[in-house]
Amino acid sequence: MATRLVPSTFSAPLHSLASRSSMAMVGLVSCSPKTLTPFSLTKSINFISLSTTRKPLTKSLQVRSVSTPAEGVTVFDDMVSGTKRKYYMLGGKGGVGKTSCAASLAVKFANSGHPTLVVSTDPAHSLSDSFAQDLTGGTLVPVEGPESPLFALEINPEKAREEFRSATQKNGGTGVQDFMNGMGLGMLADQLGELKLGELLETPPPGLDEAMAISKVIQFLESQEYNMFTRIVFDTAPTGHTLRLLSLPDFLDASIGKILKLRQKIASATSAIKSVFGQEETRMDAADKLEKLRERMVKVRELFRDTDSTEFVIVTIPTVMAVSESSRLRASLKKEHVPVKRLIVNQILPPSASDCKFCAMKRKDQSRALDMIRDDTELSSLELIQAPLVDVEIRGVPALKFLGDIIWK
Ligand SMILES: Nc1ncnc2c1ncn2[C@@H]1O[C@H](COP(=O)(O)OP(=O)(O)OP(=O)(O)O)[C@@H](O)[C@H]1O
Repeated sequence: MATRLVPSTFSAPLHSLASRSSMAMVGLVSCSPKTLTPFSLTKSINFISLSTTRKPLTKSLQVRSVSTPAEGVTVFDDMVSGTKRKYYMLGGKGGVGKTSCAASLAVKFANSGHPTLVVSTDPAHSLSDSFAQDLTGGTLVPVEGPESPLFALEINPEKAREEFRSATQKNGGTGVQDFMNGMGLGMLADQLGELKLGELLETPPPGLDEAMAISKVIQFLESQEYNMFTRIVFDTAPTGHTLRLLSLPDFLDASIGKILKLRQKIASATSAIKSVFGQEETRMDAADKLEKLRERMVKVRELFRDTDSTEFVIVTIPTVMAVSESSRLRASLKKEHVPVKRLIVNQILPPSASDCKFCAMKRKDQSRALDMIRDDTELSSLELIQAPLVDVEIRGVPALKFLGDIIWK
């Protein structure tokens, strides 16, 4: 059952040895013409260190990062240093491994001493599946296992949508129009009508759910109760949602902003009427709510753009389609001034001395996609993080720790 965060819940229990030992079965895919064999954990780690210290076996593993961290500073050193709060947004095409990468990063931060919160704003949550723990309920739930506190939060986008509806219903729906017609303010009603608010309310702008979810997280993280969290990892919704989320404040400025401009006129007119008839005026509350909503959306965009505290990490897989989409994502993020430094290429086939036909084909495809990254104007400047395809589903803290130790080095 979901547990609400209180300071006393912060001593998350460590794993039992039994659950740690289950890591031994997690391994990289080993391809031989006959079988796909799970490696032992020791063998997997050997592979990882080999792949960084020896000449890679295949071209697919030769992709170099064009921009590398300063001498002696690893990718993770850079991410883990400092106690000032940092936000990491992981995003990319659906199904590429955003959740697995986000969850493994959160585990790694927590194991490195950072009280960490991992948040899913993807309407199709899979954090619970990834941690193999029930994290539903919209509250902070302690994740069992890591050495420092790790909490997870799956935000219900439906609730955010409802909040938007209730904030706008009174202000922009037919209620306002009737109200203003009744008050002889037909002209203002017409202006509101032009804004097509009915449509806006029926189909809230794409990206709104996620923006609301993120803004809620920002809101409660500002409170003293939660200020011990020094790393916040967001598992965001697939690419399209994220891009729409970033353009949302402009959209809201254009539509809701106009309503708010009318607010003053309506306020003065209605207060005059109120003074005559003594009517209770509640509609301005809705305008206040709208203004707050807009402020929150702007805050979300500011957070995404803050180079000091935020980094957007693009996750992709080595396929032409995923790389093309990642390139477009990077271009859009650049346009929105969202800082991106790293690109994770997930599910790379590990080297093998003897590929089966299927794997040989796959490897060729992956190699082509990796070449594409190297030649892509948007992606080639990013620091490249390669994550191998492993042969079991990554579920639970021990498996996430294993994956995190491979990816975040
Ligand atoms: N490196 C990997 N090796 C093997 N399997 C992986 C790897 N990374 C992710 N997977 C698996 O791929 C599937 C999708 O991963 P995940 O849920 O992390 O992707 P996602 O991008 O968050 O998906 P969605 O867009 O649907 O939220 C899961 O079954 C996960 O275990």
